[in-house]
Amino acid sequence: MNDLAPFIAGLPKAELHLHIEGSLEPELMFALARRNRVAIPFDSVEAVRAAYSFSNLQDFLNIYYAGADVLRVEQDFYDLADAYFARAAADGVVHAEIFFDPQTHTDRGIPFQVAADGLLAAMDDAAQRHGVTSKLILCFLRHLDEAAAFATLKAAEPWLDRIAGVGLDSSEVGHPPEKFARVFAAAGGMGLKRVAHAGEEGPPDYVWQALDLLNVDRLDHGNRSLEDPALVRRLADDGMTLTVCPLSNHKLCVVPDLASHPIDRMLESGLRATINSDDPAYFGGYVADNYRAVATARGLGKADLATLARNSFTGSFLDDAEKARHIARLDAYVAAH
Ligand SMILES: Nc1ncnc2[nH]cnc12
Ligand SMILES: [Zn+2]
Repeated sequence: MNDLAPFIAGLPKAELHLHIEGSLEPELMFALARRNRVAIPFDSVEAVRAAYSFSNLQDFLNIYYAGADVLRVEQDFYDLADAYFARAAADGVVHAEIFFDPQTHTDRGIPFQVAADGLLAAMDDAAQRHGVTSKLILCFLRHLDEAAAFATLKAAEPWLDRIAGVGLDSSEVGHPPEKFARVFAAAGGMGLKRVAHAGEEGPPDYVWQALDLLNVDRLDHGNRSLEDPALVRRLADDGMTLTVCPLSNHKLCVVPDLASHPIDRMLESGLRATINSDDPAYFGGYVADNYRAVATARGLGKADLATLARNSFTGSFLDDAEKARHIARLDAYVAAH
């Protein structure tokens, strides 16, 4: 399989499921802790990495929210995103649609503007420096209430021309999509795209709710949809894109091991699956690592890998002409390799 590594690295791809706070590498965490004089409960980069062993989503989220505390000023958010784009470009990413969690910052007294302006400046520079285009998606934390989500949507108003959509993340079980139906309707009315994490740990019913009550344009994870054949048919018939995150699924025990990852079953069922890294600094790999991991574990060949990359453009929020341009480049790459 090793011989697929260069093919994967050069394969043009979009990343559609990336939490920018989840790209905070321990080295940068330490540098920002020092720069901002923030205490962190670790005494070395190695100790941070050693703590990254999770039994479920909540285990991970506790560490992820604690890590984000080192992000204090605009430059920190710039440095975070700047590092992600450099790493993504090396993995053949030509377009990224990145999530950020404003409430993780505003609840610590960091204004919305600090996070948004820092990220947007890095996104602008990434287009110049690496030729990587990007869009920003604001996620509501689902463990918080509807009023807090509405307040976040209100805070975002001055930036709406630079925000592509809204998403829903954090602790899934016990926080069904229906809790956010009204805020998603409001976001849709403002012309924003809608995505939601569903079926990562939550039941197929949460995926139905994401489709029918949130009217999502794209589904994040969606693994547990496979338990419901009618839901699989609905997702396939709708041409719904699923942003699947294999290394995340393994680290958060959504699958027991990569050898049982359902990525190829998803493709065979007619689902428009894509490969993404979710929180690469915490899960041990960026997007190309995720492609390589499933290629090895599930025996995927070049045709499957190209389908996954093609799906990433089809499922993006780029306009049709941009999608067609990327897909033509991808097809030319595949024909030449
Ligand atoms: N995998 C994930 N699921 C839910 N919320 C998240 N926030 C960051 N990563 C997440
Ligand atoms: Zn996620």
